[in-house]
Amino acid sequence: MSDSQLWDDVDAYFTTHLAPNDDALEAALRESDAARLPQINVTGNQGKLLQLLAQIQGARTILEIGTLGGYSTIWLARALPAEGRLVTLEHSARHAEVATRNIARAGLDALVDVRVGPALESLPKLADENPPPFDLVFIDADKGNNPHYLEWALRLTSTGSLIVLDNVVRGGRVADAGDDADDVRGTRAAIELIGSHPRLSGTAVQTVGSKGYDGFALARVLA
Ligand SMILES: C[S@@+](CC[C@H](N)C(=O)[O-])C[C@H]1O[C@@H](n2cnc3c(N)ncnc32)[C@H](O)[C@@H]1O
Repeated sequence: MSDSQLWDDVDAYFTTHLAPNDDALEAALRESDAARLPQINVTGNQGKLLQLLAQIQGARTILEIGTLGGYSTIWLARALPAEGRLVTLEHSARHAEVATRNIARAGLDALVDVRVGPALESLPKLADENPPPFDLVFIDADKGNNPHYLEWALRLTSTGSLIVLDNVVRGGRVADAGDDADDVRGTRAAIELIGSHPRLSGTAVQTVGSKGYDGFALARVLA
């Protein structure tokens, strides 16, 4: 059996027992496929991890950068209390439309605010609204802008907030200082910013699974 077949089987086992899709999550994936969105959403067990992190965090407010069809949004928004709020930023109007329908079908439209446009334009507008600090920020968009998203996350959070940065392995290229592809440079800059910033304490973990070899970084905002 190949490594990737084994990773698929183990992910299927974990997901079946620990993080099965319900009707709304299943429909979100089905409708995203029907609209030909790329299949680059988090997996079910990763979605459940995000939800657990938000619950452990006691999150009342969540910021997501990179909505796609709203699959991770649904997992995260389900961690919120009734008066909670999730703002999710998406560049593509088509992705945002699909996500908005998926989120409404999941009964979460009162909690979730989908904003369309390049995140680096949406973030200053959001900051101008002086929102209460976000308890959790999930960064999962264009990887070249990761350091900018991290800086914005720092501005929009406070002590104890959690920042999650997805897809930090880049097929192993993250460790290659000579690789100057945009996604690798952006991810390296974000990792190094987490490591050097006086207001951040973080780590990164490599993973395998049904989406292959990958990983994520977590950073806690300090005083
Ligand atoms: C990996 S997908 C997000 C997956 C989603 N978080 C999930 O797991 O269900 C990345 C998304 O970021 C969006 N994106 C790319 N560049 C962006 C930008 N500059 N601003 C906002 N969104 C962007 C893409 O259109 C895509 O929908």
